Order: sequence, then C-alpha cells, then structure tokens
Amino acid sequence: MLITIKHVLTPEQVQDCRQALFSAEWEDGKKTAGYLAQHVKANLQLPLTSPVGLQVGQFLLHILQNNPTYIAAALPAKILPPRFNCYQGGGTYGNHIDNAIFPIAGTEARLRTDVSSTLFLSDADEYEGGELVIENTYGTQSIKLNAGDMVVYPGTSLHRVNPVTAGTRLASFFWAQSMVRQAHRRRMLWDLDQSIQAIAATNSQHPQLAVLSGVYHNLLREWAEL
Ligand SMILES: O=C(O)CCC(=O)C(=O)O
Ligand SMILES: [Fe+2]
Repeated sequence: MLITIKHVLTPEQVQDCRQALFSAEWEDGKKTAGYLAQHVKANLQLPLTSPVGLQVGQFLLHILQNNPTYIAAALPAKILPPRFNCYQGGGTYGNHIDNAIFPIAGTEARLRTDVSSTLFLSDADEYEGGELVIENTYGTQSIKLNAGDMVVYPGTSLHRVNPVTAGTRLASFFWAQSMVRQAHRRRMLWDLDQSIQAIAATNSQHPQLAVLSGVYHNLLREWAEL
C-alpha cells in the first residue's frame, strides 16, 4: 500500500524547517549508504549527529505522532529520528531497497524498517526530475509532491530518486517499525479504519459502527507486536 498524505506541515512550518536546514552543514550521502547503495547514491545528507537535523527531526516526530492518517497507515511501534537529504546538480539515488534493520542511536535497541516515508520540503515546481519512483505489487508509481506533503510505502519496495537536473530537492525521510509487520495486514486494517471513518462521518449513530470498530481492534490485538 502506498499512500500520500497532504499538508502534514503548514507552509509556515515548511519555511521554518527549510530555513534551519539550509543553514546546516551537509555531507556526502555515500557515507550512510550500504555496500551496494554506494554505487547508486549521489546526494547530500545531514550527518546523523547534526544539531539542526536532530532538532528539526524531533519537531517532525512530534508532528507525525499527532497525524492520525500517518498513525493509521503505518501503525508505528517506533519511528527512527527523521533524516534529511538534498539533491541538486544531477543528484540521484538509483534503485535500492533500504536496509532491513537500523540501530537506534544512543540506545541498544534496533528498528526493523517496515514502513518508509518521504516528507517533501521543496515544492514540485522548484526542481526538474527528482521523482521518487516506487515499484510495488501493482506496478511502478512516480511520486513528486509539494512541500509539506508525504508519501508512505512498504519498506520492502524497490525504489529510486530520479536525477534532479535543475533546482534543489530537499526532503526528510524516515522509517518506522510497525506494530503490524506484514504490509497486507496493515492494508486490511487501513481499509477497515477508513471505511469506519467514512460511515461515522455521515451517520455517527450507525448501529454497526461499534461492531466494525470492535473487529478493527480485535484484529489489531491478534496481529500487533509492541
Ligand atoms: O529522498 C527520497 O525520497 C528517498 C530517499 C531514499 O530512498 C533513501 O535515502 O533510502
Ligand atoms: Fe531508500
């Protein structure tokens, strides 16, 4: 399941993030690429220890934890601190699948990357190219959103970022370990949740709502790992 979530950030929040990020010290993205990815990655990233990155990342985590659409789609058990990248002058990231496991900095814990996300911090008309191209079960999707909008997709997907041939593409990207590991189960829960919400919006007294919502929670109880 691939979903886009619009207006995760307000234009003012986008501006604040951008201003902070453009003042930070960037480094070659190859530093955090795995053995294979090094050959296909040509971008800039904020070092994981960047004070600006950590601060903006904390802000974004707070936003994500309060975004009901993201929570319903990802069902996150834990979210890795958001990272930041910047593509310009032909910068690109060729086809790859993200590492399955990441250490959580400063702790002994690790995170399994069930759900990947990109939050765009540049508007689509600010640069040429730079589409995030994601292969999923139903074919290939090319994603280019406006600043403040986000795409959420399974961590198992092959994906790439097309070369940015003009302008600058700034984004935050991050991974969540989901309470529900399997993408097809998350999809069923998502469909059920969205249908319940649609019924509730037109008839909040519908007698079957309690049953359907009970099914949702009982499935989650069956499947959730915390
Ligand atoms: O910039 C993006 O949209 C995705 C970046 C990415 O795939 C990665 O860093 O693993
Ligand atoms: Fe990736």
